[in-house]
Amino acid sequence: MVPLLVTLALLAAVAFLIHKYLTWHYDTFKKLGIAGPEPKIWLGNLTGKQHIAYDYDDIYNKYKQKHQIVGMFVSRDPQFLILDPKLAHEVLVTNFKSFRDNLGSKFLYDREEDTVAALNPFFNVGEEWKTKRSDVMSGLTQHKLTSAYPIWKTCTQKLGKLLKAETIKGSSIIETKNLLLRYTSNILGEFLWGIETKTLESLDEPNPYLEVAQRNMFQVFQGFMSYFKCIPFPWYRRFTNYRIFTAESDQLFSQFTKDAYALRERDASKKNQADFLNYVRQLQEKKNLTHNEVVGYLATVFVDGFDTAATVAFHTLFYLTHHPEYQEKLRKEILSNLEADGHINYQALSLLPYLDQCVHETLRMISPLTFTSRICTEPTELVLDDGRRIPIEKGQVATVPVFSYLHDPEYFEEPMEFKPERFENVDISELTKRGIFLPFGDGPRICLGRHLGVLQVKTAIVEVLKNYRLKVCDKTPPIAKLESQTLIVGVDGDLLFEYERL
Ligand code: HEM
Repeated sequence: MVPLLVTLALLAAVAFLIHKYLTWHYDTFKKLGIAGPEPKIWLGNLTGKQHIAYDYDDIYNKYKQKHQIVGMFVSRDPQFLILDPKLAHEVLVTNFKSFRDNLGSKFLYDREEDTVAALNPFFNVGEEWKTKRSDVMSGLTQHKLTSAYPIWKTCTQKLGKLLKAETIKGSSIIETKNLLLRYTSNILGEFLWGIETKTLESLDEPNPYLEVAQRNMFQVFQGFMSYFKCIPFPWYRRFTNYRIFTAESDQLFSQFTKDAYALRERDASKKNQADFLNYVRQLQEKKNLTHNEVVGYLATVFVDGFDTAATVAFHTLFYLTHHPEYQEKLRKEILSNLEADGHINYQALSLLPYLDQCVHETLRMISPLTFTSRICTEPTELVLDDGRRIPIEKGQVATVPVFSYLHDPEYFEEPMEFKPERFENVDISELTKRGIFLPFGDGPRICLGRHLGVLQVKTAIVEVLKNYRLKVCDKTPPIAKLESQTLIVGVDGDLLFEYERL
């Protein structure tokens, strides 16, 4: 009897300690007098049943009328959820010095092991972040992209040729996610490693380069999920699929880079080519970078620019397929700006107003990064409209629910409707300053690859629409609530449209 009682007492003590540990922070916001939903043990305020963007959105919609900020829990970790975009602007921009670090830096579990991912600015903090960001960003300025534009022209020609072959009978049903992922990986192969990836030679042939890229994206998602799943016991990550890049990807990126360097050495005609490869070669000389650093910078642009840009491009085409009137209007704009060589030059492309509106509207609809979280790096306060001062301590996290602002009818009328016209004559930088339009983030940590991303998106749309009318077919998914089992909320499954040659 006695041993049984001792065992039961021990079990009760362990259960009590675990409960105490899991709920340790649960009074954080009560002490501050900040409202927020009751957390559940283990999950906190996430449900685990829907995309995290919708979990944030449910809290946002429940509290935003009466509160500018609420307290919530991601598992046992407290977060300030910023409901007022004005305060979001403060966190991301005006008070950046107090919120310099990105929660994303914690998604990387082992820097010593995940050495290539560790060079991506997204996973870095402090001075390391500053240096890496500046190193990568300087190779992606609009000036640099203008010089590298011939690469885009060549790749869009290949895209055009592939579409022509696919629509030999005048029209064809094409899975557009596959098409666009092939396009962005083709450009990046050329721009980063000077290689012809052959991803645009066929739509059906398995392509080893594309497979590496897709496996890699899957792994990045696994690495991120491992962070969220193991918040209660971070040491447990070691037993999960925690890496951001696999060892195999690291090795492949390294090999691509070695091969690219060797090729550049041999090919005198490309020594001065305007591309990212020559940019990092020069940077390496100037700053004495290691081989791994060069690989890390190239992989940063590849991994961050492959899926994001393709996703925005195929969703834009998806919405335009469902809205033939907008599609016709955009085609008219495109056709009237084509030059003699069948392309639109870089400057003109950046300025096409309706194309801009369509891309902005897609960014609003799907918002590839649905939220952004900052770690407080020096104690500060957020001052509310009623004069209350909310103290934020070093290490605490503030989350900006980007997706919720973009779908709030108070800021964007009929938010579930795709309406490019809503951006007509609208100053985007003004919306960003108000904190309501943040598809690329804002402030010193704003997406450093946005010019490259937008260029990929726009060139793809122009190449498709100048020669093809996209039509809904019986396999085209309807416009419905966006759900997807990845980081990005979007349309799940295949995107099949009919491409009718003009
Ligand atoms: C249309 C495509 C893209 C979208 C919608 C997008 C969106 C974003 C967003 C929302 C952020 C987070 C900002 C924050 O933390 O608040 C971000 C960061 C970042 N993006 Fe992009 N991105 C795109 C394309 C690219 C491309 C092509 C690159 C290639 C280099 C890139 C590289 C990065 C990097 C390195 C960061 C981290 C910046 C830092 O923490 O300093 N992105 N992006």
